[in-house]
Amino acid sequence: MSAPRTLYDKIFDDHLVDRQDDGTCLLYIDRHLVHEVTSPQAFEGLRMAGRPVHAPQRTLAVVDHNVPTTADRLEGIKNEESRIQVEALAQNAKDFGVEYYSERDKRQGIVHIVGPEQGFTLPGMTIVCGDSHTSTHGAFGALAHGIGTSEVEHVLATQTLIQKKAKNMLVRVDGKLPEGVTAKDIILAIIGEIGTAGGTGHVIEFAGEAIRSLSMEGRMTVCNMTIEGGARAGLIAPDEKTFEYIKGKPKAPTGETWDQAVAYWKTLHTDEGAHFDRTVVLDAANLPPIVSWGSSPEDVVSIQGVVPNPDEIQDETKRASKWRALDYMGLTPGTKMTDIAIDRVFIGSCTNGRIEDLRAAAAVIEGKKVASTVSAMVVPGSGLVKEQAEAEGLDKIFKDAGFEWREPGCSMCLAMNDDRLKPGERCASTSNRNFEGRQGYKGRTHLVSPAMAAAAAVAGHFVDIRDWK
Ligand SMILES: CC(C)[C@H](C(=O)O)[C@@H](O)C(=O)O
Ligand code: SF4
Repeated sequence: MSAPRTLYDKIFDDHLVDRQDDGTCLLYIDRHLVHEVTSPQAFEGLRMAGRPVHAPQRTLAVVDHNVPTTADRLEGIKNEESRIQVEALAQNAKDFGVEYYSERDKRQGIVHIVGPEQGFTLPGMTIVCGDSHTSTHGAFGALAHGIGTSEVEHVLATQTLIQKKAKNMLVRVDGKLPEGVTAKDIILAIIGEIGTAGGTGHVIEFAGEAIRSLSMEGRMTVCNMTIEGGARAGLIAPDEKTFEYIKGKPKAPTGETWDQAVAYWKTLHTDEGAHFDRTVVLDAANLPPIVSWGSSPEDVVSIQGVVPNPDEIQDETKRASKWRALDYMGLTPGTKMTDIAIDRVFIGSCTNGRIEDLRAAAAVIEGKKVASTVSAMVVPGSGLVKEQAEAEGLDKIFKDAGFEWREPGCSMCLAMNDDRLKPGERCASTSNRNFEGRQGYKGRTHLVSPAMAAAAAVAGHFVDIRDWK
């Protein structure tokens, strides 16, 4: 009998092309997702070397970060920098024979929403993208790494990636999630617990009853933010829910190949007794809805809590950095989270821009109005999410409440297009990063779940979604 292996060990072993004595490994890459921000120099490198893309059929390109989200975007992109990047991707995809979804294609959307939606993301695969939130695809039991531009070029040219094996970490979330507490709250709580460096050097496998009970959308939310906990990738073992989600997707296997694939996918789980270098256990029953208060995703507190006092932190450097965060955020220790008024609401991003997120937000605001002091927008994660939401009448619920209903893209998650906060504006956002300036110069971001963001839009301040009527 061979030694018991983790899910990560299995996928890694299955893709190993070569291992050097110093532990440097060459991994075969099954799927490569490409967007406009991190690919221009990579394609340019191939062009200069006179190389083709090694496996164009394993590569899929889509524009997301720079595309405007207003309906007039089909008349041309006005911002020159954005237009150049978008045009470059279109040209590169054409020149190198890579399938490409432009802003005119309804399959277009945020790369991490598009991959699963198309059945391009499948269990057991190695998946890369020049984007840190590639960890999202781990929700399918795929080993998904964010890579840098030089690695993008390497993968385009060779379909392999140089990697050293990471350590194994298990995050188990036991028990049942209380009403009103979501996947977003789980992952914010985990990052609050382990810190933004907590997963460094590890691949995290998420397990336990609360994780298993999540939908595929919820699992993607959890894996999406693994990277904010410092880990190299996040993984959830595939199960019937995973297979159900994939079945019938445009690029999913069919017929006999489907049966063979499912038989293989069923082997993708950690063996009994496999070794984890680190284990963290959380009890779902204790989790509240969570709001971030600072400028790092680890700066989180219960909605029932108050802005913490950095003076209680022992470490001097950390204390100073948390004071700086409070200063940036314009907050005072001791302020109740529910007393914090907001100016903007952003519902979208690869963390929470899927259909289930929009349903959750719409359910909260149905028949209600956005507060007069708040401006709120919904940016569906893809054209297909948008189409589905419209078929269900969610767009009408949002518009009737006073939300703007936009075209798909990254939008105000990182403000590379015109969707951005003004200096000093405070935003309840369903995205994944609250770094300084992330949503616009001097903008103040609070990370929350879609339901919490929607409730805050109506109330004009944060509210405990468990008390919502
Ligand atoms: C632009 C891109 C490289 C970046 C990333 O790697 O994550 C972006 O998607 C982000 O979320 O900050
Ligand atoms: S939605 Fe945000 S986090 Fe996701 S890929 Fe786009 S910019 Fe990055």
